[in-house]
Amino acid sequence: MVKAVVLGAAGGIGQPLALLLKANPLVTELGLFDIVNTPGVAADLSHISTPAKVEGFLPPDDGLKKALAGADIVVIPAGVPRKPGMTRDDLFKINAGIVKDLAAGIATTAPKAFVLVISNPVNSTVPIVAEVFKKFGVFDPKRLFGVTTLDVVRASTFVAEILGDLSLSKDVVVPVVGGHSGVTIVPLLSQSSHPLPAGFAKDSYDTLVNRIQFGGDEVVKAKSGAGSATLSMAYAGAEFAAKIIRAVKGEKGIVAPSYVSVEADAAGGAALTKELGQELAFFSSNVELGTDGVTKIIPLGKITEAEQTLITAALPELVKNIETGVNFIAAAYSTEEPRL
Ligand SMILES: NC(=O)c1ccc[n+]([C@@H]2O[C@H](COP(=O)([O-])OP(=O)(O)OC[C@H]3O[C@@H](n4cnc5c(N)ncnc54)[C@H](O)[C@@H]3O)[C@@H](O)[C@H]2O)c1
Ligand SMILES: O=C(O)C[C@H](O)C(=O)O
Repeated sequence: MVKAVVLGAAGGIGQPLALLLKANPLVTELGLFDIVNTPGVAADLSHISTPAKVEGFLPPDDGLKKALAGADIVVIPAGVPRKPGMTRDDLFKINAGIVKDLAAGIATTAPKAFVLVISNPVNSTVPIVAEVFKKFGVFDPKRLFGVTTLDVVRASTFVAEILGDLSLSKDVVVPVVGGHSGVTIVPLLSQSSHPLPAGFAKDSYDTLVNRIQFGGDEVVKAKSGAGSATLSMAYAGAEFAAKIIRAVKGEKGIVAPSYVSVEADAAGGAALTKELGQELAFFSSNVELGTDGVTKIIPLGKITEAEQTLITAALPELVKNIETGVNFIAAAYSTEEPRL
């Protein structure tokens, strides 16, 4: 039995993500929470002939608690998306508070659930969830994940395009490490399962890296004010959630990049810190998944000089983003008691 819950389930990501989770035969219960429209979304999905029992909840009458009761996996795409000209950090003002309150709900109702954070800026919202969980005394670093899968999905697609065969994209695996915004997104193309063509020019490499780092902007621009990536994100979120569920069910050897606490695996985290040459509380790296969440943080391994340059550029930005999230919770709880 697996209960999955989507917080922000009526949104641009939430609805297709809920659809894909409903289509996953391993999900037996699906809880949908949003501040609007979840009864309709739930009624609609509930007619689909797959095992999951679907229920929609709104804030009145303890809706958040009811949605979260018994949750095994909670995915959070709640919050505002970008408009052209905005950075992900511009979303912090609104989304930090939303994520803080939802995290308090999870901490008090489903503290053992695996939590997958999609709401931007991920580099800061994941530390927010961690800090809230610490305040409630329930933080388990093995169970908290920033979803960076869309960067991995994009890298696979763009490399397959360059190789001239999109049918390869489902097999192309490119580790994307660091974080989830601009320069903090670092594709390790030298470790791609499908190498770039021999003699791939330096300027073409730079263009590819830039497209992976700023793929989100491409969609924001094309949607011209109507939001950011939703369908590709729902696909990526469902893929990552499916990996967690398979690992929880006992499948061995599942590896995926995710933005996790370096405390999730002391030895792997220490090895990663040594490679980075700097202490960072969170970093996206390949992680191995097991029944209790992260079993191993897999260090970067051999990278090229160009990739090292990208990592060096990412670090100061990551430090700042993590601090922003941590400081937000310290300030919030200096004037209020942690409570749901
Ligand atoms: N991690 C990633 O790779 C990635 C990719 C795409 C988008 N995002 C982020 O995901 C978030 C959602 O994007 P979207 O396009 O779905 O936005 P959206 O506006 O379409 O949907 C957001 C939903 O959240 C709901 N919501 C707002 N406050 C809430 C609360 N307190 N509790 C529950 N639900 C609440 C809204 O009612 C809405 O239905 C944005 O922050 C966006 O930047 C992340
Ligand atoms: O770009 C955005 O704001 C949304 C998301 O983070 C993305 O990468 O598409």
